[in-house]
Amino acid sequence: MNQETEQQKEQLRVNEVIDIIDQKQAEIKEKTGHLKEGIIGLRNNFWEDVTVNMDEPDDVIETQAGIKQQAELLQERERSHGQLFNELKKLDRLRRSPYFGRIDFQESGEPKPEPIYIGIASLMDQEQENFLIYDWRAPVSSMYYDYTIGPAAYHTMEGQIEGDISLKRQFIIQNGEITGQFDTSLTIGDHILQAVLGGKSSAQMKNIVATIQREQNQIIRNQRSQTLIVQGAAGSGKTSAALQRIAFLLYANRRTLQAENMLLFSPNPLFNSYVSTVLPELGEENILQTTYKEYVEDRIGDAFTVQSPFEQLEQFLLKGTEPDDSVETAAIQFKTGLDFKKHIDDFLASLSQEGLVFHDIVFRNKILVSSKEIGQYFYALAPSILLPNRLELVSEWLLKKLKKLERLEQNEEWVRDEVELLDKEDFLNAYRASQKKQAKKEDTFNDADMEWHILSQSVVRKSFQPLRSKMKRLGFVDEKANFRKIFETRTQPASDMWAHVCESTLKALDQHILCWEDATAYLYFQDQLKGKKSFSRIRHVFIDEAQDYSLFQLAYLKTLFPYSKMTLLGDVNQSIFVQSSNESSVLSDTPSQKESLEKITLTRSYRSTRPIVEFTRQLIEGGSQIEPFNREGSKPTLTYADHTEDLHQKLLERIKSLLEADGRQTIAVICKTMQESQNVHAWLTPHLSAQLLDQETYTFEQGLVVIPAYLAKGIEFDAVILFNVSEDVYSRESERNLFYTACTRAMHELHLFSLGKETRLLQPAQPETYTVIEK
Ligand SMILES: Nc1ncnc2c1ncn2[C@@H]1O[C@H](COP(=O)(O)OP(=O)(O)OP(=O)(O)O)[C@@H](O)[C@H]1O
Repeated sequence: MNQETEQQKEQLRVNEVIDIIDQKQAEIKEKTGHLKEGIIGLRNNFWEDVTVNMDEPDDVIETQAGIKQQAELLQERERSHGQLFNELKKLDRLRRSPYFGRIDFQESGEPKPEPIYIGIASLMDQEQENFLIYDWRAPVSSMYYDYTIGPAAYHTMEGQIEGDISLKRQFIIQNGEITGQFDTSLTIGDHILQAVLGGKSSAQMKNIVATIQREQNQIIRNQRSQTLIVQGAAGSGKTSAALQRIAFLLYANRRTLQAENMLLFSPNPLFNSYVSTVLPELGEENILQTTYKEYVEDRIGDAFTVQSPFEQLEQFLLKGTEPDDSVETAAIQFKTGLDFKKHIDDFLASLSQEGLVFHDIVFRNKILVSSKEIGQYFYALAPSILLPNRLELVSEWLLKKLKKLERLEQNEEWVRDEVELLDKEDFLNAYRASQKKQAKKEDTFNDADMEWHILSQSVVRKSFQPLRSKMKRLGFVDEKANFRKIFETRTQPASDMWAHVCESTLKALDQHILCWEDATAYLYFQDQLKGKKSFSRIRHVFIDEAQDYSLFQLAYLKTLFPYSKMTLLGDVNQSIFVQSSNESSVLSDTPSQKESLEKITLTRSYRSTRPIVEFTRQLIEGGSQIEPFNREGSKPTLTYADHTEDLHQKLLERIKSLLEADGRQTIAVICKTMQESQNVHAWLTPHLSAQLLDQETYTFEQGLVVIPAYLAKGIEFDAVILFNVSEDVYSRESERNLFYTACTRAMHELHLFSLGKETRLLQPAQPETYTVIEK
């Protein structure tokens, strides 16, 4: 049969499926209409349908039961309405594009092949007997991504099913019309992927459900590993695979796993909004998202001013010296490594014996319980009891003590004064309470004494309240002083670097500043000391840009999510923070056999055109392993400028021509630092409208943006311009990853500008891989 008639046949099937979708939608609309009326009726008549009688205790119980029953009925209807509403939305999505793939699979032992159509959700026929569309996450659909024509297999709960694929077809269906249809012998043919990757970018990430590649499918469907580590080249689809994986896990474990049980750590708030439309497009709710910085700031509250990681990086980038050599860098690397964690563990162990610092418990300038007394009580407890448990016992002891002290306090002068200042209503309440007590013969005071007693008791109680809650929060432990002590013991480990660590950390702490590299140590220390509830509801944690987390941070996150599986995605070549420049990373380590840990490496890059990947991969060690996807485009350019005015002029010309060129929807001028970005933005503004993106930016629009390289992580643009890649700006080897990260943000075009001689980081690039634009 020729291609045309085959497509007509497929179009007929699409039409039939759409008819069924229409029927299903009509039925649901009718049902939701009735349900809605029912819900409105139930809400309006809620109180009429319940008999309210509060006369006798039995009546109260009956009334409560009636209200509960009515509320449950309403809730049940509302839930059903919500489900039907979601079903309608799903059908809407399917109606536009019912499916994107088909395989004809003949199971071993079956007489003939069966066509399996794959889309973003399942659809049954009217009799609810046969699948018209299989959800892309269904076990059978995995073959679409994993196999070409020939023998194939998939896993089910009952075991492996084997057979043969005789046809593999891809569709592009828009508004119910097949606009493209390709039979393919490749895993997922290049046609559609070419079309998708050649498209324009937007300020939101797209889902890749129709073109998931085999190696990405392994990440998406992995259910065995406790920890899954993905090391992938820039643009290899790590983030895309992570989001598809979330959708997959929600589907495969729909009875036990909800969106609220999953948490994504992303690099910055901008990234959060960039990926926020992918899951809803796939019919799933967004999972919880945060950044590590946000978590740290939330926890530290106003105890300290926490330096942000971006500020730390900015300061380093603005410095002229090579940070790798400095004591300061060595100190940061030490503090973010596992040796420092061990140092803290040892210190905690010593605190179990002696040295823990407590606050005095002070009330109205009077020491109620001295820190010394607390220390004596604490160290009299059995050392075998864990520190947090011992502190809980101290808290109980202190609360009891406070209770006694509260009673004594009632006779103080200040209480008498305060009672006199109370208003009428307080007296009335106290009188009523005293009557009740008298009635129950709880006390033998006369009315007036009783009233006075009740009032002074309540005044003291209220004044003691903050103390009581402080005791419950273990606020009698002097958190800061204890943390400070780590840096007061200068002998261990003995080195210049450690002396520097002690001096600089104590200086910052005294100014109530917590440097970024100290923040994790501080939280870890407090959690180990005082005990911290872990996030037991979270079952799966995703960490994107994992190369930017220190080993200490990752170890700390493990303690926070002990019941979670973890997926870490990153690229060692894009690690940009000082802490990670010298350290071995989880991404580069070989997994140990002990843990249920698996590592997947992605080397194919999809974001950029072939010429851009061929250029950028030379910039990093081991880059030759990165395979470009076969998509043509123009070579990157390097334009020289003689002086600032010349640079501005040439840049402006380039931006204008990009803006005029058809289809370039997002253009980024990437600078090295925030300071440079601000300058460029200020200079550009009179000429063109551009958005300056900083660490607080939550969204960006299509058009022209100016952004420092470290905030462009994870994001991509149609065209990227590197403002000034001169030797003066990128002069250090340690900036290679940052430079590489900036260049790899480009999808279709990459333009570098250099004021004078270009950076040494460009030396490995072969001249034929880019076009030089002189003068
Ligand atoms: N299988 C695929 N089908 C279609 N597009 C894909 C596929 N895989 C990746 N892409 C596209 O490639 C681009 C890069 O993907 P993504 O951002 O997920 O990569 P990444 O590995 O996280 O990159 P980086 O580390 O540089 O941030 C995106 O535009 C994404 O849509």
